Amino acid sequence: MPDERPPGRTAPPGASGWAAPFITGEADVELTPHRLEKRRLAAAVRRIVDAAISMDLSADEVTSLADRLDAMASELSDRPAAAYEGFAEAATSPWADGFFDRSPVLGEANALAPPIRLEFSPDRIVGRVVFGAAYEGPPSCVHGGWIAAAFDEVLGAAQSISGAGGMTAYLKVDYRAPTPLHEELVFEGELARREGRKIFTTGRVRHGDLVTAEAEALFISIDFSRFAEMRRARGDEVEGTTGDA
Ligand SMILES: CCCCCCCC(=O)SCCNC(=O)CCNC(=O)[C@H](O)C(C)(C)COP(=O)(O)OP(=O)(O)OC[C@H]1O[C@@H](n2cnc3c(N)ncnc32)[C@H](O)[C@@H]1OP(=O)(O)O
Repeated sequence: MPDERPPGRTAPPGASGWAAPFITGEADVELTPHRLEKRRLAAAVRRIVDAAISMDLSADEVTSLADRLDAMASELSDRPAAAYEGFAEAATSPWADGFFDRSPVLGEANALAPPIRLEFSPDRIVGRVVFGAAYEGPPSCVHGGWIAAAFDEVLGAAQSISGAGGMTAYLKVDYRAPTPLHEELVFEGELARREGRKIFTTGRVRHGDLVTAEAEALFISIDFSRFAEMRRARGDEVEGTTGDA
């Protein structure tokens, strides 16, 4: 099976029977004080979002908080966007080890992300997460769209076990039972098979012993020069054709 890593990527050990995984884990990127503070900022925003929708606040308290946060938001929105290092998702990262702080699902520096914590092994991906009040769909249960987003990310990482990286072509979710908020959930993703550029994956999410949803997804491996184009469109200075950062 061809190894489609961009130039410069080294094959990690493991994954017998397949090409070595495209993504093997979180990058050993130095967590500078600046990066750690960005993670702390995101954690604080996450707590504010949770509190804003779930706390019992009087009308006066809501007004006071809204005024303070509104002033902060105005101060921030005048700033220009910064260039950044890393990728928002594992499936399309050209790195052997990704840095996913900005991911809307995994990103510790993205307040929108629950975040899900991925564990990489040669034959499966496990994602652990507790969804808070902001992710509610049915009463006290996780919104189905967020379950789908979690599968997209976990199966997106699992497809990398094939040795290639690609984009989601389809994602099918079977919701078997309500998935609770405020409880640890364990997502699992595996590579089912690869047929040329088509990479088939399967997965499930468990709450304890109960499987609350199952999923399958097809990823299509892509030419990484397309990501260089996408990153140029984002305004990044990209050398060569790999889109590597
Ligand atoms: C850890 C983090 C992981 C995160 C993972 C997150 C990944 C994402 O969410 S990516 C964002 C969502 N996805 C997208 O935006 C993708 C948008 N779609 C596209 O860009 C393109 O349609 C793309 C790349 C999937 C395929 O396009 P292209 O490279 O031109 O391939 P194309 O020739 O159309 O298809 C290749 C083969 O796949 C098949 N195929 C493509 N799409 C599908 C589909 N939906 N269902 C079944 N088969 C399909 C084609 O029929 C073709 O088969 P064959 O070779 O047998 O004729």
